[in-house]
Amino acid sequence: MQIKDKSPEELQELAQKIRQRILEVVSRNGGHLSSTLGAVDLIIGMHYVFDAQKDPFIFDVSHQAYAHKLLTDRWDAFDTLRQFGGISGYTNPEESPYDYYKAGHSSTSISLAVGAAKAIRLKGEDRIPVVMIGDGSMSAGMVYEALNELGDRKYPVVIILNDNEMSIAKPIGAISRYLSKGMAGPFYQKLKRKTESLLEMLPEGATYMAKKFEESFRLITPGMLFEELGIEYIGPIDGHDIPSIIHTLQIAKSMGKPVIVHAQTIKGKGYKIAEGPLEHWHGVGPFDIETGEPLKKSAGAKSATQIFSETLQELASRDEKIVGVTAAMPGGTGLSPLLEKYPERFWDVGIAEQHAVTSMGPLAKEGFKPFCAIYSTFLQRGYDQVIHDIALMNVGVTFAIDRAGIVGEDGETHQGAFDISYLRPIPNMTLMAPFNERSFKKALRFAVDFPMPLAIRYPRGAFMAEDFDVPDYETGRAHLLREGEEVLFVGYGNGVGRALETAKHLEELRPAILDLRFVKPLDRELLRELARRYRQWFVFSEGARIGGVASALEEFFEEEGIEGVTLESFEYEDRFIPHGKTEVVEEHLGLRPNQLARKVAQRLETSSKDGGDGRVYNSEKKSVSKG
Ligand SMILES: Cc1ncc(C[n+]2csc(CCOP(=O)(O)OP(=O)(O)O)c2C)c(N)n1
Ligand SMILES: CC(=O)[C@@H](O)[C@H](O)COP(=O)(O)O
Ligand SMILES: [Mg+2]
Repeated sequence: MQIKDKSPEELQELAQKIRQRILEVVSRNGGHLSSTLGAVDLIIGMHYVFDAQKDPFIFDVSHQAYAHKLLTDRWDAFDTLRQFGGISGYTNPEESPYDYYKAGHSSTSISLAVGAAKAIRLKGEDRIPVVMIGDGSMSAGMVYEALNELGDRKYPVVIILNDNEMSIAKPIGAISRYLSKGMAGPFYQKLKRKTESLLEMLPEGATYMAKKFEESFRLITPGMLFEELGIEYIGPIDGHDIPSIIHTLQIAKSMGKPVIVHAQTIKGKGYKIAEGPLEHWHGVGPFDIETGEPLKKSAGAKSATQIFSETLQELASRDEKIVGVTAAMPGGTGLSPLLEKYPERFWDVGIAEQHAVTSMGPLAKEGFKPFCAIYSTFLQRGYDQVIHDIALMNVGVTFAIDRAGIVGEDGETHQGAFDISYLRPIPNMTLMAPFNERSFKKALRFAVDFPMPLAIRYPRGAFMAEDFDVPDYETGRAHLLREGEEVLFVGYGNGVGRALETAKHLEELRPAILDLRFVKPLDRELLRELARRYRQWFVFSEGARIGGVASALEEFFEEEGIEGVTLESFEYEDRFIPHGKTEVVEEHLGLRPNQLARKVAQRLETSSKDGGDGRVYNSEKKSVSKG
């Protein structure tokens, strides 16, 4: 959409229309609401001053970039936001050439801009990267790695710091406090303008004074941090005053050096119900625009997160050695009530997964029992810290890995696909996974006194399996849920529920069902016995096939010299998993129970024809007959 020729009034109207479009679609599809509404005016300013056809537009996390999508040929397609096969909730160059880079994890934008600036310089092109990064995303160390180089190399980059004084929840830490210094408010602005106009009237000789005065102002604005790093700072400006945004971005662009434009915005701007520091409106499901009420009442089984939250609260009330940390996801991980109740034992460290992981190590060393609550996908950001600061020291930190498996509409940057594969190779790590409410509670109780690094993974939303009791956990011990004939279903975590559901579609075939419980260490004794009794194994686990549960079992067969057991894995193939409702994505991957039942039947038919055990399984009739 060409907007450079629009008047300020027309740009105001456009902002209104964009907000209405966002509200219309997000109220129907769900998505990120308050971040996107708050960024509309700044994004209009970006498109007015820069050229998205040549300048790299880089959004940090990019959850706030809906207005950018609406301004770049996706107005109609926006109806398909976050739906399977529709447009993503994040930037994606495969979706549009106006999206410079994929994102979804925070704090990568300035590094991307530095890289782009290097390429532009090497190619001698007239292009300038423009970044939007939120105040919450400024808490991650990666930002300072990038600023450190940028301030030194002085590449022309314009960074818009979209400061709405919110992360998902209230931002924590010195950086956010620094950015929202009191003097950066309207009072300071007025005083600064008055002083500048006064100084302009002074005689030539007074310029030295003016300079000093101007510098002293910088001491009381958030600009100093950046200025000291060699990055020009402009602001704070009103991030909803489009003419002022345009004027400031034009100045920043003309400076030909790295510049941070600090814009103060209101999260949720334009939709009164969502305006302000309201965590709920960061990411929402479908809702009634008039009332703001969710359209889908969250009925049904408790989510795994709720089980985690309630159980840890109960455990923490009885054991003051239990401590915990979240990296800016207090609500999503269920730690919010613990942060409130035990502020001296539970911490939100901001978007700082590396720091969250490492800082728990000394607590374990000092005799505490730390729980690091973190999404599978975000733990990737603290991977070396798991190895270097937790496993190598062999200290008893428990990683409560939420969102393990397919997460749905957040798509390829957020799927919890890799934690089994990336944690299993690490020495001293123990990996376990519950599959329903009671097993999860028992797993957490087991974790409290487990003295070494431990990873417990669990899915987004409710477990697939119903709730029933299981034996207490013992390290490395699996549990055979039911005996069967010929075929063994090996379930791990939520995969146990999937195995149980799949078995229901195979009436006459009564597979044995194993709850593996630990993928490291394996229950070698029981697995040896099962390999003697069951020659066809099917693996149900919600993670990548490579390095996952089937890989672990194949390694086990190899080490034990076990032959003649066929193993089929229903884990994820070697590709990124797209966005969409979880059930729809699973259907696309052929992982719904009815689909898996067909695959089992086909496999058995094939193997019986190949001189298997003489029985023929008819997948249509779902019957077994003697060959
Ligand atoms: C590495 C990483 N950790 C956590 C998240 C989850 N997350 C997504 S947006 C967000 C808050 C971002 O706050 P801010 O940058 O201020 O953007 P705003 O939504 O306020 O515009 C968080 C914590 C993430 N995307 N990436
Ligand atoms: C943008 C981002 O990374 C978070 O808002 C994420 O979308 C939260 O995911 P959940 O909705 O699973 O908590
Ligand atoms: Mg923010």
